[in-house]
Formats: sequence, structure tokens, C-alpha cells
Amino acid sequence: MAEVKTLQALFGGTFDPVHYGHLKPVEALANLIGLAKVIIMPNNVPPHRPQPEASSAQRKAMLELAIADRPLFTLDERELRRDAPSYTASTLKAWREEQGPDAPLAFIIGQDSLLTFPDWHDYETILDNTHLIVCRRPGYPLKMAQARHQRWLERHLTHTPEALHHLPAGKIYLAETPWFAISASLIRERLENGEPCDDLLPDAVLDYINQQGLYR
Ligand SMILES: Nc1ncnc2c1ncn2[C@@H]1O[C@H](COP(=O)(O)OP(=O)(O)OP(=O)(O)O)[C@@H](O)[C@H]1O
Ligand SMILES: O=C(O)c1ccc[n+]([C@@H]2O[C@H](COP(=O)([O-])O)[C@@H](O)[C@H]2O)c1
Repeated sequence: MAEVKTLQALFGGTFDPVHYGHLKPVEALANLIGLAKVIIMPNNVPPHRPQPEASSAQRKAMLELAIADRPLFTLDERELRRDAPSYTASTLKAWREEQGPDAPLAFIIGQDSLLTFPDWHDYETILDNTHLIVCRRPGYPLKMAQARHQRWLERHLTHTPEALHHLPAGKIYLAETPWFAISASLIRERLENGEPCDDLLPDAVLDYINQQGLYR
């Protein structure tokens, strides 16, 4: 009998700090397309933005608190262990080598990340190794700025989640996840101004931020 392969999904980010705009769309996604597990992968040195305010150890601690009562999620520390910039293309190439050629693999991003995706290091190789699953995010168009990037998107689009489960890589799926108007920048700004953030991130993460005196 043929071996049944399970779709595995990595969700990369800076998570400075982790918030409900990360957790809730991905939980909805898991229900929509049938994911038993999502692997959260914080970066150490983001290739594309200033170094985060919280240290890698603090961002990891906040993620551990956020997922402690969310069994869907596990944590992957491979990028945290590297001092070089965390290029997604090389991380996903290494993940593919570990998992073998047939395993269905996906990388989860938000809509804003899709728009900047063609600027990522070696972006065209990413679909050789994984699918791309895009969660909705308010305030960002679903159309690429350049026509050639829109054509690239359309060439790879699938409207059926089954394709993600049956093929090892190469498809882009725009998931109809709920919208959350939350960003880490908004949270950092609100904390700096002494404004409440209770409905934006898990209590345990907020308690940790206060205890560490972060984002003041
Ligand atoms: N509210 C949201 N809805 C959907 N996706 C999101 C949301 N917030 C973040 N993401 C996605 O999660 C991933 C990690 O995001 P990141 O850690 O940069 O959070 P952020 O809130 O965008 O941070 P910052 O405001 O510091 O830029 C990215 O792919 C991003 O698109
Ligand atoms: O590899 C790149 O060039 C690259 C450029 C921008 C973003 N990424 C990755 O995309 C993920 C989301 O990025 P961010 O900034 O929204 O946290 C995270 O895993 C980043 O390391 C990767």
C-alpha cells in the first residue's frame, strides 16, 4: 500500500512580539485545509529589516508562552541558532533535504509578505522546495505591484487545498482566513505610549513583556 504523506507547514516570522494576528489566522487555516501541526520558526537576523527590539531569547520565550496552550503549534529553532541572516530560501532548501523529495511541505506567510516576496533572496527557488500558503491581512492588496510578478503568482496559484496535500511543492494558495488588524508595530507603539493591548496578544505574553520591561 502507498505511504500517505502528511502536509507539513512552517510559519516564519520575526515575532517582535507574537500576537493574535499571527496565531488566529493560522489556527483558522489549519481547520480550513486540514493541518495537524504548524511549526513556528522565528528568525534570528531578519534579512530585510532592522534587528528586532526584543532579543532572540525573549522572542523565543514569548512564543513558548503563546503556544503553551495551543497544541497546534511547535517551535523550530534552526534560524535562531544561526548568526547569519535568515534567508528563507536556504532554510527551506535545507528543510527539503531533510524531508526527502516527496514530502508535501508548505511555508505560511501573510498577505503583506506575498507583496514583498519577489524581493526576497532567491525567491524563485522557494517554490521548488515548498508550497506557499497566504493568510489574509487587512490593508494590503491581493495583486502584485508588477505585472510580471502577478503573472508569476497566477502561474503557481491553486484554488484547491488538495493540491497542497498531494504535491510536494510548487503551488501558491490564497487561504480565506479571517482578517485581524493587528501588527507587532502597533503593539510596540501602544506599549510605548502606555496604551492597553489586552485584546491583541495572549495574557501570558503581555505579562512577560511587562515583567521584562520590553517596548518602553
Ligand atoms: N494580522 C496579521 N494577519 C495575517 N498575517 C499576519 C498578521 N501579522 C503578521 N502576519 C504574518 O506573520 C508573519 C510574521 O510577521 P511579523 O513577525 O513580521 O509580524 P508583524 O506584525 O508584521 O510585525 P511588524 O509590525 O514588526 O512588521 C508574516 O508573514 C506576516 O505577513
Ligand atoms: O529570505 C528573505 O530574503 C526574506 C525576506 C523577508 C522576509 N523573510 C522571511 O519571511 C518571514 C516573515 O517576515 P517578517 O518580516 O514579516 O517577520 C520570516 O520568516 C522572514 O525571515 C525572508
